[in-house]
Amino acid sequence: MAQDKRSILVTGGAGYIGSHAVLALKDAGYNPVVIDNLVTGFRWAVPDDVPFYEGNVVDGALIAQIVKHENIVAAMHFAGSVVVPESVENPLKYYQNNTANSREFIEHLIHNNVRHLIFSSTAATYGIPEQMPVAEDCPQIPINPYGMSKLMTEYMLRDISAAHDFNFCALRYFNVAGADPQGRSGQSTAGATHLIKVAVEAALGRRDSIGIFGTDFDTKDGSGVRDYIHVSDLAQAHLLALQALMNNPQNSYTLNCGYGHGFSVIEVLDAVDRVTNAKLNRVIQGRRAGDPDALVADNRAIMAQFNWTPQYNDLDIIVTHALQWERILSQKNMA
Ligand SMILES: NC(=O)c1ccc[n+]([C@@H]2O[C@H](COP(=O)([O-])OP(=O)(O)OC[C@H]3O[C@@H](n4cnc5c(N)ncnc54)[C@H](O)[C@@H]3O)[C@@H](O)[C@H]2O)c1
Ligand SMILES: O=c1ccn([C@@H]2O[C@H](COP(=O)(O)OP(=O)(O)O[C@H]3O[C@H](CO)[C@@H](O)[C@H](O)[C@H]3O)[C@@H](O)[C@H]2O)c(=O)[nH]1
Repeated sequence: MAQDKRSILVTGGAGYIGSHAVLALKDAGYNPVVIDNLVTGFRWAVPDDVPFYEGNVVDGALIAQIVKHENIVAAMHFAGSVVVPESVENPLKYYQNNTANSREFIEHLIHNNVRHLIFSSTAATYGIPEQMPVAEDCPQIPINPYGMSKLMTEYMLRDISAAHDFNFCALRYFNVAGADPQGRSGQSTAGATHLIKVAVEAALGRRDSIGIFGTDFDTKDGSGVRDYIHVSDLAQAHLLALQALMNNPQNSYTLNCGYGHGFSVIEVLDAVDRVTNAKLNRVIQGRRAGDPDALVADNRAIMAQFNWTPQYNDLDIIVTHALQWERILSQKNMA
């Protein structure tokens, strides 16, 4: 299987999701190669035997050197800026890093004859969907610059693939959570705002309490509902996308990545209590600006097209792995 030995460039491979993609690629016999400027990533998140290049995806000379030296045939583009409220305060940063820098990176790929790209898009491109679960052809009306910066890159990819010998898969992630089951990586960003990450920090006593941002949503218990997807299942979806792109060079894909069912904030906190056999200190707070009531993926397309079969579709498992990583991380931080 010569194909399994091909070298794949992973931008943002020192970050949360990218580092799990690197592990999945390695486990499947590919040769991942990482470029990351370490703005939010960690050098230690990349295994020692994976080639690592510190730099920005816009650096054309560096990309050319990597593609040639490492024999790159495809890329996974995780590098980006990811904090929604920050995108509202500083939209220029998001249109620069997620849109303009992606354009430059894609141009470097085209110039260096790299013909396949998997792009990290987001459910935030839908805004506040009228229909739930939300399917890929639902209107995309982002309500923040983060979502818009990603949607613009989806549009660019569509046009570029029509004009060049190049295909892409845009994966629209829903709420990514959990950590590598073997404890090799996890979410490590300090001051993270993601619910499950914050909740396990609180469970381990690193925060005094956990806020519930609103109990008056139009949901089963009034708290916000999201579709939480285990990061390792998401990494597997990237492997399937890679195979599809290489096997079908005429096809491009845009697919939701979620399990197709949602949990409320209260249900998530109940799961943390169950797993830790303790009680979180919950504080009911007001709504966070721009939070939709519910966001749940219609995932039939990825199931049908890639035969994606998630292994960790269980909230308690996601929480267990997040908690396991949080313990490992505190040892790393103390070392
Ligand atoms: N975490 C989520 O729930 C979620 C949901 C939807 C989409 N996404 C997307 O997935 C991707 C990965 O997100 P994450 O949660 O792993 O974030 P992260 O911050 O952990 O990872 C991003 C990585 O990219 C690197 N980076 C950023 N800009 C760069 C640049 N210009 N050149 C080189 N490296 C650069 C950072 O140092 C970091 O290692 C992002 O594009 C994000 O928008 C994440
Ligand atoms: O301390 C907290 C943190 C979050 N929430 C709530 O928990 C839910 C999930 O919030 P969060 O984990 O911050 O994720 P989202 O705001 O849903 O956004 C995530 O999921 C989107 C896709 O669905 C991605 O586009 C974003 O990048 C990613 O941050 C929401 O109802 C929040 O209001 C709380 O109640 N308390």
